[in-house]
Amino acid sequence: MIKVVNVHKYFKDRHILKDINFEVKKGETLVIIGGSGSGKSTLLKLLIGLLRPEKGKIFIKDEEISQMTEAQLDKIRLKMGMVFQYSALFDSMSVGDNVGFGLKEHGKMRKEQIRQIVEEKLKMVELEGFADFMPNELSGGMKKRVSLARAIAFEPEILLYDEPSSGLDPITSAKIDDLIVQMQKLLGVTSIVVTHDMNSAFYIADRIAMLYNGEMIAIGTPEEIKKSTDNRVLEFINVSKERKR
Ligand SMILES: Nc1ncnc2c1ncn2[C@@H]1O[C@H](COP(=O)(O)OP(=O)(O)OP(=O)(O)O)[C@@H](O)[C@H]1O
Repeated sequence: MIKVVNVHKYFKDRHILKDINFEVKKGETLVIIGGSGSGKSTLLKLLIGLLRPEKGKIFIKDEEISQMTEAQLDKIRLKMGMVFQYSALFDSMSVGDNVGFGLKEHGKMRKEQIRQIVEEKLKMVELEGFADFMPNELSGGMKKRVSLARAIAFEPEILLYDEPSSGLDPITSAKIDDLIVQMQKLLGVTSIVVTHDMNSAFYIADRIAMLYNGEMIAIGTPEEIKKSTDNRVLEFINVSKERKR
């Protein structure tokens, strides 16, 4: 479903991503971990075509996207939903209008049809009846769920999450984790999740990949990652799990 081959990304003369290679199979959830500045968000941006690699190829459903025009990318993006780190809702629009925004922009749907889809997606994230609320009337966790409802409005085959649990308390972030797993089960989506939260990573991942200074230094199942012999991986997962003093 997603294939990244020998990808390099530079910002000016800074080499940010170095020879990245991985594949994500249909229906799989890959979690990307790594320290601040290791290149996780940059990698997500490459996958939705917001950035282009200087070298290498990125395939989304067998189509190579790194050389595509904006119009071609727009078509591919319809197959992808993105949940942004800070929810990225439009504050001046109601929850319902936020969720239905893409449908209104892209689709040739009638108002009533959009309203139905919006309600259905809000129900999936347990926010039934919240369509008329404004974003500033919601908690951080609710905003994340609205963002997820918007991301699934087009029934994408791929979902990308940028730190879905950042800024949330442990109980709310566990709820978001359950929703991520549910999306995989109910919709069969292929997901890539960037997170700092190791509890969440081990819970939702089929496989975990670790970035370190722009290199992918490990990729494997949670069990394989736990058994890694690379100190950089062990240190990261242990430090992230519990801090000792
Ligand atoms: N548009 C940009 N222009 C120049 N440098 C950038 C740009 N975006 C990111 N960088 C740099 O690329 C590196 C990787 O950034 P990125 O945001 O991908 O890291 P990250 O792993 O997502 O970090 P965090 O966990 O803190 O969000 C950083 O050194 C950052 O300063």
